[in-house]
Amino acid sequence: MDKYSYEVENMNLWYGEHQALYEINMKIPKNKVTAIIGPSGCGKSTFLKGLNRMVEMVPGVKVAGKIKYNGEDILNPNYHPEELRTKVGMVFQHPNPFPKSIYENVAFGAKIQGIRNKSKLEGLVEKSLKRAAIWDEVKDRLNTSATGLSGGQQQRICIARAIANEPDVILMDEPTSALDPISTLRVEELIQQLKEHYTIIIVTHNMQQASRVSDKTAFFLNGELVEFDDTDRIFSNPGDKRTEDYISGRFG
Ligand SMILES: Nc1ncnc2c1ncn2[C@@H]1O[C@H](COP(=O)(O)OP(=O)(O)OP(=O)(O)O)[C@@H](O)[C@H]1O
Repeated sequence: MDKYSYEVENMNLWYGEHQALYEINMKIPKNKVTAIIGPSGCGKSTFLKGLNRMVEMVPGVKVAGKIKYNGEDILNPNYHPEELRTKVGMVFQHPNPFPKSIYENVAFGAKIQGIRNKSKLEGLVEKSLKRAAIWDEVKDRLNTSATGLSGGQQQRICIARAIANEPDVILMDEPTSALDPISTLRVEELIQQLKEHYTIIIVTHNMQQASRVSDKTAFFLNGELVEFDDTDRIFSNPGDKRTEDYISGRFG
């Protein structure tokens, strides 16, 4: 089995004329949490959305280099991106459950794939909600609307919805920035548990969060990957002066 979920080689990305990423090289290990940090506008979200090719929804985007996902270059014209839709899940900054019941939210992907067997769907919903650490809170109200839950609960429903597709990678774009401190803590604890089953890549503005939840940290600045190393090292003894300045709050 490959050691890495992603091996990114010489990735460059342009929005029209504007280059947003420069020569990114990064190997993202399996079953670990990798945090992407850096000041606003440095390219964190762009990089993340490159990993599932979502960035290509923006008109005029050009991506060059290689992005190997489980050893296969997803930028190769012969690659079928359908695999990415199920195998690489994504959780966004603002919880975005569908205006449907909790059950329907989590069963959604499986139903689209044609699974109709009731006990199979129920099993999947229960397993996904348990893994997302929200089963106990919602098990008696699965048929009520997901939009009636608190923001933190909604975000865990969105994580359960991603899990139900049986991904191997979960991308998270500032998943706690809209949550209160207690909900944030719960999601952080959850992230730590999830890496047993999934590779997690999380963009965060919050350096404490990166140091609490991640094994590896990548520091981006002006579209470049300045440093990528073990989180402990990045926060205790970074190799680059710019990383040190950023983590000590001298800019950004
Ligand atoms: N859809 C877009 N069209 C054109 N330029 C874009 C688009 N999205 C981002 N950019 C530009 O690409 C650069 C990187 O943006 P990106 O959103 O990836 O940064 P970020 O580090 O995630 O920022 P933030 O922390 O503020 O979310 C910025 O210069 C931004 O203006």
